[in-house]
Amino acid sequence: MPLLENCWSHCLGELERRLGADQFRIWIKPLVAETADDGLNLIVPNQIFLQFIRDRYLGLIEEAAASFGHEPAPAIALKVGSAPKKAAPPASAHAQIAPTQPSSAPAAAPAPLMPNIVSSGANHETTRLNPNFTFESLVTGKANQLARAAAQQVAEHPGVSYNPLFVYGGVGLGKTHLIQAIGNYVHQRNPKAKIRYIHAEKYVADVVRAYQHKAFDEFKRYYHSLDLLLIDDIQFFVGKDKTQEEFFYLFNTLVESHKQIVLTSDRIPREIDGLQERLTSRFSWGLTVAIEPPELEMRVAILLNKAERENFKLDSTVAFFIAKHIRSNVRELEGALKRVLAYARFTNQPITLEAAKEALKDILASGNRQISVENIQKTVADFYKIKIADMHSKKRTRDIARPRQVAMALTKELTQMSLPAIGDAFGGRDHTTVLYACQTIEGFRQSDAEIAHQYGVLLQMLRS
Ligand SMILES: Nc1ncnc2c1ncn2[C@@H]1O[C@H](COP(=O)(O)OP(=O)(O)OP(=O)(O)O)[C@@H](O)[C@H]1O
Repeated sequence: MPLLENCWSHCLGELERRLGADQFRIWIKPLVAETADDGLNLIVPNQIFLQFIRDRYLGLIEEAAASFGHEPAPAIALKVGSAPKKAAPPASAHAQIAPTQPSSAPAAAPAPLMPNIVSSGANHETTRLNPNFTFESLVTGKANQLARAAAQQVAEHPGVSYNPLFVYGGVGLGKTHLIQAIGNYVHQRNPKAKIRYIHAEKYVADVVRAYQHKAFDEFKRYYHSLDLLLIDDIQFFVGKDKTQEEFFYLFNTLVESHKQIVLTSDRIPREIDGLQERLTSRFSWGLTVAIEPPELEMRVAILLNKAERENFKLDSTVAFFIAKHIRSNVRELEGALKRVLAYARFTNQPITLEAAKEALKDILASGNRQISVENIQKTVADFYKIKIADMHSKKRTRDIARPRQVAMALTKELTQMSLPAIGDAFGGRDHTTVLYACQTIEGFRQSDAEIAHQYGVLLQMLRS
């Protein structure tokens, strides 16, 4: 099939478009394609990589190859091997020669940005954006792609597209990173823009101080003159009526004059009990987007990316190992990687799987505790405010049946229990009922943002 020489280049284009830059770079670029009699052989660096590509990406690769338009559709075979040296084969022998290890590409250095100092008047401390929190250093995957796309849009057209942009998600999932990336981007494009990043508690403190010093004019002059206001963890406004009132005026002024506001919280606005209705309704004027806990391939991509940035070559087997065991959030993932790197430096050892196991043994010991079905039932019942007994009952109203299905799906995902055993634990149900529940919830996770988010939150709660 001589025409297949161009097939891999075609596939690469398709896959990059469908997977996004980060997943493409980590998983697809390292593949080396060779033309075979009936299609392509894709050479992967090791067995784990092979298994992963087969499980997660082979279907997509086959689709991309089929869309090349060759009849019959090219067959795709995966093989472990080392890539031929670049100079050796003539270019036509390989549709694409890519680096063999994902970590071998030099790290794209984060764009060094000047810390953005906002001139703020005597009573308002200056705020620094973390120059490392950029779009370039933010790994994108299913868990955050919508939030990232919205943030990028806002950064390119502040005050125009979505105002406010409201980002919500659990602890350590990258909310601060994302909104500071907006700040850094706007600053880079327009160094004169008045940008303030602030934690909600600091804003509360500013209001209190203005109140105490009868300095509201100055407070207003400063905040109302901003071009971009980024406030983290807005749930801290709860119970602070004066703050909420001031923020209401500020919000109206900024939005009316097309100045951008970006807010974060650990939940969606209407779930923040104690936030005034006029604020929650205004927050929905713009766009509300979630950041979910990262899935396995995104966790691996984050690890490889962070290691690259520290100029460490992290073997993909080790990255997999860490990502499989540290599942709660990105901050913990970073912490685990730091431990492994420090251990390697300290003992002067290369980062092998053994070294990683040794470096993380404390964390792994605490994380390996079994998650019980009782624990899952209790957590889910609390979350949906139903009785634990409803997990076993025969009630079939949706407000009971749906949480019960969620709990069954979580039990399937988080324990080693068989379907019949899960059925028994949920009031003696048949294993087909459990299977149906798992499939239903999986379907909702693809199609219903709210259930997908709730499931993600529950996973995080149960694993932490
Ligand atoms: N997608 C990602 N790619 C790369 N790094 C990430 C990503 N998500 C999070 N991080 C890193 O994880 C760490 C925690 O992220 P961050 O502080 O933004 O989380 P957060 O959601 O604001 O947490 P909290 O709710 O505790 O304030 C940061 O160092 C951040 O750079």
